[in-house]
Amino acid sequence: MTTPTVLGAAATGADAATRADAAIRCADLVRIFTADGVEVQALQGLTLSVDSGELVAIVGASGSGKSTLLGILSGLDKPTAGQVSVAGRDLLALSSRERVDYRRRTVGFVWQQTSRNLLGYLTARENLALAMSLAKTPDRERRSAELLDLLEVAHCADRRPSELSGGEQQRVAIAVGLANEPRVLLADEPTGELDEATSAEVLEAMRGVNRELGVTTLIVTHDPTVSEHVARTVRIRDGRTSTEVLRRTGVTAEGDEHTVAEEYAVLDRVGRLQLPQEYLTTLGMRERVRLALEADHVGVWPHAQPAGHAEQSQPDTYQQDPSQQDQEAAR
Ligand SMILES: Nc1ncnc2c1ncn2[C@@H]1O[C@H](COP(=O)(O)OP(=O)(O)OP(=O)(O)O)[C@@H](O)[C@H]1O
Repeated sequence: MTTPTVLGAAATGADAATRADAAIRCADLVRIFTADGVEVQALQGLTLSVDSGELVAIVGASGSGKSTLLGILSGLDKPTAGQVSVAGRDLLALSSRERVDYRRRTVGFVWQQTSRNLLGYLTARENLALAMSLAKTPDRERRSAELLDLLEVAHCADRRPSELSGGEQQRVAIAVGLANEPRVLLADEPTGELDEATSAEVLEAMRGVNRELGVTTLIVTHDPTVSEHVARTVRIRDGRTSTEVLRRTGVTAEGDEHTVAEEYAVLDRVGRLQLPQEYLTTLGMRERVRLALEADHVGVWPHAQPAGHAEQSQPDTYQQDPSQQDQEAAR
């Protein structure tokens, strides 16, 4: 996807962070790990809101904090600070028992490795039955058959994982993730070990269950083709949501349908946003910038340094910000 020259303001800011009906709501999430006496800030005030029934991809460079976020949303890990709720449950207020219940019924998971999703000595049907019996979900046989059918792996019901292709394994894993009717399905690199064609099939299967069952779905991925399968892609940079791409179907004057993708910068509750790295580099912006409030937008200019500050020098084309030029012209 080409980066648009205009970056919009995303709807994941103040309003979204406090939206009560959101299926996933993270506000100012911080997670600090300490390893060998060194602190790593994996999440640095992350804000994210996902509506009920949405299908969202989370992308970002290695180490940006994606898996840390998923670990918290799945109830495996706890944030150092901030607020997080999933399907109306405050994850910081759960007792140990409630946490077990949350992990069995409220959220479903699909991980990259088959061994983490499915027990190797059980068939697909038995894996589903085990997940449902742990949560005491009723009507197991019917539900198991329906899910395997929905994921188009009914023919695999009596096979063990080693007798399934990579794509079939992941589709059975999705069925297991949905076994206890979770409100939210979380997937961490579900296509990480698949070829491109099979990845597309698995992502389409996830889109299918999102549409059919209305389950809110979050997919963490490095897969560059994910944008073809989801309407919203959120990028994490340095432990914070930085940009979002929203896609919708537009219609040309001739009546032809086409996909319109718009990229937005994420504005958090207190007005912080991350300028894209390429904007900073192109305009030589660092440390501080000038802001100007206009009638319908905010202008951002590099800070002009007094002569002699060579290390802070601006690009050759930059003289001074337009607001200063206007003021001087008026004098
Ligand atoms: N248990 C841990 N102990 C110490 N540091 C950790 C731990 N888990 C994650 N980190 C650090 O936190 C940062 C974010 O890691 P995280 O795994 O969330 O990134 P990621 O975006 O999922 O990366 P990748 O795409 O490579 O999986 C990294 O710097 C990582 O080294």
